Amino acid sequence: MIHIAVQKKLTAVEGEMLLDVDFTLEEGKLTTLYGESGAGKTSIFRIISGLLKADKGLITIKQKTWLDTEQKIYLKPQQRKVGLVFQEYALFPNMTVKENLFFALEKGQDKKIVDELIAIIELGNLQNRKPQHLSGGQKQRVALARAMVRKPDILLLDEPLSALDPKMRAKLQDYILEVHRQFKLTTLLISHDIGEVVKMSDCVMIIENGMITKQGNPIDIFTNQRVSGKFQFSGEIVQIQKEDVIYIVTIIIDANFVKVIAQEDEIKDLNIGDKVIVASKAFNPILYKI
Ligand SMILES: Nc1ncnc2c1ncn2[C@@H]1O[C@H](COP(=O)(O)OP(=O)(O)OP(=O)(O)O)[C@@H](O)[C@H]1O
Repeated sequence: MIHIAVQKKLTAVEGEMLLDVDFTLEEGKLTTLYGESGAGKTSIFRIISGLLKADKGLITIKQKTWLDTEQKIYLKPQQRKVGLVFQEYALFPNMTVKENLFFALEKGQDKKIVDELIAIIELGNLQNRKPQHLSGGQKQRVALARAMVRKPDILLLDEPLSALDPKMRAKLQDYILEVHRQFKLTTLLISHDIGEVVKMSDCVMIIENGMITKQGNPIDIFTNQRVSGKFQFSGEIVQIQKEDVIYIVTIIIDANFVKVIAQEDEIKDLNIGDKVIVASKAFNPILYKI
């Protein structure tokens, strides 16, 4: 069991904000932190990895105490078995893929993990290339492999896929899930994409202004109570167009665009970039094999 209970005063745009979270993570599960920009998600990651000091708190990971401000226990970042992947790739540019992975090994650690990871994450053909000769998705696969080299007690993924196109993103999601399952990892993911959250997570925690306001199964959390559609998808509004007296709202769902007709009162709270659920309860959807 992983228990994280931390408090930290942060300076948000509107003034001081207290980050105050207390949650447990079940080992072997993938949990997502979902919330608006500035809600405190990255700060939680930085506190867990020891890059930011909490004002007060307790972090216990697999019976080990990483932080206990009352007992004055504070493990240094390098003493914490944490794997971190950020949106930006942060690979060493002068090293090949394999050298980047070797560099992440602990002193005296068995090197065979590097070959295992190269096989699982299918980096065999790329292992002798330097990062400048890799695509964004390939770099992110290397970053994922590198985060895994020390077999972390917790894997922290901070929007690792948000710079990638939808197709590449879907592929990388599969790699992450594969690694997460094969290594029986406890993974904490930050994502702004409801589709990604639903596909990837066992549990989602909604964070608002430094506090966790909801947590549970992603489908339950994101299913709007007012909707009881026979089918529903989550997407993001990319366009709202007025046509005579109605509006055409264009929503992107994964890589597909869906146009929905809406009345003026329905769109008054909707803006481009909003995450929405597209649902229907009027008819039974038909499946075509493709
Ligand atoms: N070391 C710090 N000291 C004080 N305030 C900080 C510190 N680091 C970040 N903040 C502030 O805390 C707030 C939360 O930042 P954080 O990066 O955790 O948000 P986030 O939810 O990850 O946002 P995003 O989705 O944009 O990455 C921001 O307003 C930020 O300016």
